[in-house]
Amino acid sequence: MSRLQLDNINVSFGDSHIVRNVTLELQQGEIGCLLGPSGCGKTTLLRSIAGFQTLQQGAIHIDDSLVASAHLNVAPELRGVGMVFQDFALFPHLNVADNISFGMRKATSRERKARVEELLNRIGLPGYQHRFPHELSGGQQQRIALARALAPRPRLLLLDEPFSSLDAELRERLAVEVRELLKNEDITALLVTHDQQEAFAMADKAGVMYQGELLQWDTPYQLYHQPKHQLVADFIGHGVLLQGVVNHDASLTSPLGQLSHPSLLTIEAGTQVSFLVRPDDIVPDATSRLRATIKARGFRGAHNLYTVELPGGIKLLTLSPSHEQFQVGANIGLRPELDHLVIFAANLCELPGFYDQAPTVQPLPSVLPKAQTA
Ligand SMILES: Nc1ncnc2c1ncn2[C@@H]1O[C@H](COP(=O)(O)OP(=O)(O)OP(=O)(O)O)[C@@H](O)[C@H]1O
Repeated sequence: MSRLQLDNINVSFGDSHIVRNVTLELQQGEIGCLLGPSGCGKTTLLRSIAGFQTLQQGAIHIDDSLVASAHLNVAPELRGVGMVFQDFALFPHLNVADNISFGMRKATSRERKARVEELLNRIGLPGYQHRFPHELSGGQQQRIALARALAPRPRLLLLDEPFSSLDAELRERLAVEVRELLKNEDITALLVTHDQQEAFAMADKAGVMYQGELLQWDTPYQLYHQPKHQLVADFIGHGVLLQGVVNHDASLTSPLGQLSHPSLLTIEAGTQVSFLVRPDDIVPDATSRLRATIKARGFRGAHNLYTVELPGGIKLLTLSPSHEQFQVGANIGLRPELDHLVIFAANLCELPGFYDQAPTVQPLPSVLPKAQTA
């Protein structure tokens, strides 16, 4: 239970620079999630926090103690860090109680018994003390593995894709349960996952790594709505980046029409930009002059996620309540409803996003459907 602080850390294997200048912070009791494509350095970062990987540069503090730098590498067992891995193998020959209390080396048998009982209650498996791992389901085994990591009350818990061997439904449920458990125990935790839904369900802070760099470290809400980098916008959610050109009059000419926002005056006219459009930024509207053809439909329970194509061949995604059905091939009206304008320079560089007020949208004559323009 404590604060985690990484300052500008760098990890290399020979000539390969795997983790580059990563800085992040977790306050006491916060849960952080690292997302990113395979091979971007997430596990290496976690291993360096645990003490299994030395740093070439930078510093790691847990609470106020320096545990790693280019000149220091405090042994893993002295860092007070618990870990849960994807292959969370429980000891098959030990029962649940002995598995959970395995790391409580200094505790008396009475303390172990009480802690095992407390944790089994917390993870919803009271009375399971004498079961053996082979008598448990995958989800139950994963809960026990988590209880085992929590039993010695680590200062910090690291979880590396802990749910990836479980099916999607169980994963989602466990993510919520585990968040509750970590919050009840007031544990600071850092989780690596491939699954954005899992990250959003669990995290107070989340970040996207790409080729060893942490592109953004923020709340899940900000990562989704206010990405600071095109790659984050691309990686998180079902965003589409549309191209536009900035005009003199604080507007942007785009495939959705003319987008106006006062802050566009700060960008030179003629600048080519990309701007982010999420599925919930585009609403089906029969009366709209912006027309599109439905190309695909994905059922998402309460919603359908439609892939739609604008007259110029540009594809977008739009969400619609699942009781409102459109057939593939249908021509529908779309109304842009952007809450803010997230824009990037066309060469991948960041530009300031304009989050303070929604842009207004004026459909262009060119987006009028043929039937109406004729
Ligand atoms: N001990 C090592 N020696 C040399 N290279 C390594 C070592 N460990 C990892 N790497 C390399 O570092 C890079 C990052 O690996 P890492 O496991 O940190 O990625 P990851 O983001 O966790 O990937 P995944 O999501 O697939 O688990 C990979 O290219 C990997 O091959």
